[in-house]
Amino acid sequence: MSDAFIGVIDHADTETGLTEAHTEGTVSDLIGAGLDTVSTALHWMLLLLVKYPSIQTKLQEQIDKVVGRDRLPSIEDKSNLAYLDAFIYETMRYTSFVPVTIPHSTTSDVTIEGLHIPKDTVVFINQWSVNHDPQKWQDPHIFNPSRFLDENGALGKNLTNSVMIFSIGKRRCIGDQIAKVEVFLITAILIHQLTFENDPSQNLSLNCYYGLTLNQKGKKCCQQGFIVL
Ligand code: HEM
Repeated sequence: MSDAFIGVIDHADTETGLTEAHTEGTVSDLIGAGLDTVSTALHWMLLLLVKYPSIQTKLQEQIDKVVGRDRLPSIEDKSNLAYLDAFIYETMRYTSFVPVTIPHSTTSDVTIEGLHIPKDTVVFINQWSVNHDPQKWQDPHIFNPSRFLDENGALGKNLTNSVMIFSIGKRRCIGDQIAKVEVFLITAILIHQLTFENDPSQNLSLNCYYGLTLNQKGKKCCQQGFIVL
């Protein structure tokens, strides 16, 4: 990504082109916003694979059927791996690992559905609450990837669009498409190549601590005898 930006600077022929200072800021914004979020997503995926071994087995069987053992999964496999997509959406919904969005401030008085919010009020969205609303989600506190699949095993777009993890509105995450590709590919390759188990020396818990993202403290799991987390 840095190389692409440097290429744009090198070939900029007007004074309004990208400057070095812009580039530095943009790249650090993208890395800052895209690193902790994606790695936290992957941590939760692995933890839930360990917690639900039957789901892990089902995912491995489906990936083997679609991809086989002679190559690695690629993004072209996505349309044939609805259950993996469902697992990823359910992990985002169930964990809501970015529980509230970045705070913003109102620039004028505003009324939304009868609720008056004065100018200069700090507002942010409680994504966790949206993702656990019992009026929208059946048994919201149960981890169930199949909730996203219809009777033919296809992904229900209406429900996947209801998962809120990238915020909403003008300032919603600009990296959501890259993030979805990254998470899909890395998760698919890990599941294709490895089986994850709990480290027998510790109890498996989903407890976490709060920051911008919800993280697990010092979790370890085993893959064929190697500690990987
Ligand atoms: C699963 C991964 C990710 C999640 C859950 C996530 C979530 C979010 C959330 C909740 C916001 C705050 C939106 C708001 O202010 O209301 C945000 C902002 C942002 N995200 Fe992401 N993000 C992810 C990955 C990425 C990636 C990979 C990139 C870049 C390549 C990125 C770039 C940004 C940027 C630049 C902003 C600030 C947008 C603005 O202020 O207008 N994010 N993200």
